[in-house]
Amino acid sequence: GRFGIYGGRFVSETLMPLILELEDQYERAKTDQSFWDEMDWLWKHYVGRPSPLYYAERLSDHLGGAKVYFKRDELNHTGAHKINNVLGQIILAKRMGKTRIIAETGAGQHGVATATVCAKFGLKCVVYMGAHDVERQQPNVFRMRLLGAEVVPVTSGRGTLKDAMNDALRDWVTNVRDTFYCIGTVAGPHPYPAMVRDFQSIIGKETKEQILEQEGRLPDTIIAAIGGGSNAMGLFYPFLDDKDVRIIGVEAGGKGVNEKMEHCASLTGGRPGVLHGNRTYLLQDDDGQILEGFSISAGLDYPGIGPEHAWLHDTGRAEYVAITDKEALEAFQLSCALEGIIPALEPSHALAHVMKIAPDLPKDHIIVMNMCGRGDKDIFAVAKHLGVE
Ligand SMILES: Cc1ncc(COP(=O)(O)O)c(/C=N/[C@H](C(=O)O)[C@@H](O)C(C)C)c1O
Repeated sequence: GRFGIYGGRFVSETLMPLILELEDQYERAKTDQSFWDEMDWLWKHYVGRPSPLYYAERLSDHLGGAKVYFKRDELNHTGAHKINNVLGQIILAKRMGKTRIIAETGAGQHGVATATVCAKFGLKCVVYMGAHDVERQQPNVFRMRLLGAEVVPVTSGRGTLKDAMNDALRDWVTNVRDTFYCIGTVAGPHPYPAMVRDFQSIIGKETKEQILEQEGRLPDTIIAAIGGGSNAMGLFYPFLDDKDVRIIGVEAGGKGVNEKMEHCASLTGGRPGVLHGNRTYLLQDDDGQILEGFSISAGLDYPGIGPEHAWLHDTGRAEYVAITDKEALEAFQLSCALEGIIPALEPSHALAHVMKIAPDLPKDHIIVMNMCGRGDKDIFAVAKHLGVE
C-alpha cells in the first residue's frame, strides 16, 4: 500500500479489522469476473459509459495550436466522474454485508453519487459535509436529500472538507459493525488510494481505445484537475507506462500560491505529512497543523493530495501546476462560449492550463483533458463572482 514513502495505513486500532476485511474483499474482487461483469453492466446501463471523447474543434481553432479533446465524464449519471468509484465501493460493501454507507463530500458530487447508488441498492446513506460547503453547493445538498440521504453539516474545525472527513472517520469507528465508509477520492488508508484509482481507471482505459480509434495514435499530453486526485489518477494510470505521453496535474492555485497559503496546491505549496490515514503532501504550517486551503471550487478545496500523485511528482513521471481562481473563471466562460459546454469549476482549472499551453504547440499535437464534471452546481456561485445575477 505504498507509493515510495507515500501512502500506508495510519488508522486507529479499532478500524484495522474493517480495513483488513476491505483489503481482502478488494483483492478477491480484483480477480473475480462476476464483480467486473456487474461493474461493466452498471457503468453501461446506469452511468451511461463509455463517455464520449470529444474533439473540441472551435476551442482548438480559437487557441490556434494543439488539437484539444475533452473526455466527457460530465455526461455520466449525476454529472461527474465520482459515480465510477462509488459503484465499485458499494458493490464491495454489499459483499461485506454492510447496510449503512457513510461518505464525506465537499463539492457534493461525491455525496450525490453515493446517495444515488444507495437509493439504487436500498442502503441507508449518511453524508458529512462542511457547513461552508453546504452553503456554496446548495443544489447538490437538495439533490442528496431528494435521493433519501441524510446530509450532516459539519461545523467542527472550520467546517470544511477536512473536518467532514474527520467526522466521517469518527462515525465509522463508532459503527464498524454495519457501516462502510465510501471515500470519494484517492486518499485514505491503504487500500483506498489504489482501489479508488482502479475504479476511476475506466476513464483512462476508454480514452486510450477512443483516441487510437479517432487519431490512430496515443495523445501527446493528458491533463486533469486535482482535488484529492481521483479523476486525474483514473485518466493517467493506463498511460503511466506510455513514456511519450506527457502527464500534467492541475492543482487549485486559489488567490495565488504564496506564503498566505490562500490556495490548495498541496504539491506546489505543501510538504509531506500524514492526514486521513495516509502519508502525502499536505498544506501545513510550521508546526504541522493542517491548513484550510482556499479555492473558488469546492471540489479542489482539499489540503492534501492522493499519495500516488506525490510519488508521480517526486519521480518526475507527471508534472503538477497551479491555476488561480481567476484563470479558472476565464476558462469556465470560454468553454461555454466556444463549445456550449458549461464545465464544473474543477475541470475549468485543467482547461485554463490547456489555454496556456495549446497555442504554442504544433497543430498535430494532441491534448486530452478530463472534463470530469458539469457546471450546473456552480452557476450561481459563478454568477456572483462575475457580478451578474
Ligand atoms: C466535479 C468534480 N471534479 C473534480 C473533483 C476533484 O476530485 P478528484 O477528482 O478526486 O481530484 C471533484 C471533487 N469533488 C469531491 C466531492 O464532490 O465531494 C470533493 O469535494 C472532495 C472529495 C474533495 C468534483 O466534484
